Amino acid sequence: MAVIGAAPWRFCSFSDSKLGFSDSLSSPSAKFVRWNAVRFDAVKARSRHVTPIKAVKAFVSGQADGAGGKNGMSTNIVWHECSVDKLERQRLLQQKGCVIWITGLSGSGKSTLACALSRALHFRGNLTYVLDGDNVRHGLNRDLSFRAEDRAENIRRIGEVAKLFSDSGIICIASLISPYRKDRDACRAMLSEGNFIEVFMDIPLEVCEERDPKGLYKLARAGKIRGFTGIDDPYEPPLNCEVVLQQTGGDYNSPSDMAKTVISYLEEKGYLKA
Ligand SMILES: Nc1ncnc2c1ncn2[C@@H]1O[C@H](COP(=O)(O)OS(=O)(=O)O)[C@@H](OP(=O)(O)O)[C@H]1O
Ligand SMILES: Nc1ncnc2c1ncn2[C@@H]1O[C@H](COP(=O)(O)OP(=O)(O)O)[C@@H](O)[C@H]1O
Repeated sequence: MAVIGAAPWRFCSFSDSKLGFSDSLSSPSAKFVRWNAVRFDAVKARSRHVTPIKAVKAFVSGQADGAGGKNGMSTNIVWHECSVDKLERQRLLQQKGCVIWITGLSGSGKSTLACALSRALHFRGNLTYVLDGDNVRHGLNRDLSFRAEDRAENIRRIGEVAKLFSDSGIICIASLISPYRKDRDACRAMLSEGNFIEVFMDIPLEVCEERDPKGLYKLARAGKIRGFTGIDDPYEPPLNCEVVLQQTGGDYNSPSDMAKTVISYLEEKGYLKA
């Protein structure tokens, strides 16, 4: 215990567990060490103009100061808090940063909706940024294939980038097939409650295949593309998402009407004001 007074945060080893503590720190004395570390972070935070409650949150999420900080394969990393925070950025932009995650089959209209939404929000004076699966695979994710593990990594990386955009106060629109529920749910879990808005393009496979703007379904049916979503690879529809968009015929389902539906949701939930 004597060492606690010296510099307790140095003795906290982080693990990948939800709370960020290793099993060896679960005894009563270890809990004391942990709590003191939180207090020390709060004291140190005050001197850096970071609110103590943020320091506690940072500690609990494994982002606190301290040698031994570990995140995946990155060791000895130290979270640096900046005095300009999300709330201030949101006030500047007069909106709330969030992630609108558009999921659905190839050809379901994800990219079209993403752009229509971005255009309509831009017109209203809201700052947005679109992360399109196809586009991100041209750069950041060019090393990833369409195997399940690579799709998961594609979605994880885009989720992390979207989280940064959201933290910047921007309304980030991510449009990806993201066929696996657990991968989408993992992105949802990265963000705070309510900041992940999942939009499901509930368009039947036959309609998507009929559209086939890139001729990919034809190639997949001919066996020239293997593991194509909806043909010989799975798509798991959301069970409980925020918005479902369907094609029931008529003008009502135009991309701009779909964008209006999403904007109504954002308005109702207060995202379009600071
Ligand atoms: N095997 C296979 N399955 C599905 N889609 C394929 C495949 N191979 C290439 N493409 C093209 O890649 C686009 C989907 O990329 P995503 O990053 O959105 O996919 S995923 O979320 O990782 O599943 C997708 O774009 P969209 O049509 O806009 O959905 C296709 O153009
Ligand atoms: N709401 C809609 N109604 C009718 N056609 C649409 C709609 N949205 C998109 N499309 C058309 O469907 C095709 C696929 O759209 P796209 O946005 O590229 O889908 P995805 O990004 O899901 O692959 C395109 O030819 C597009 O013009």
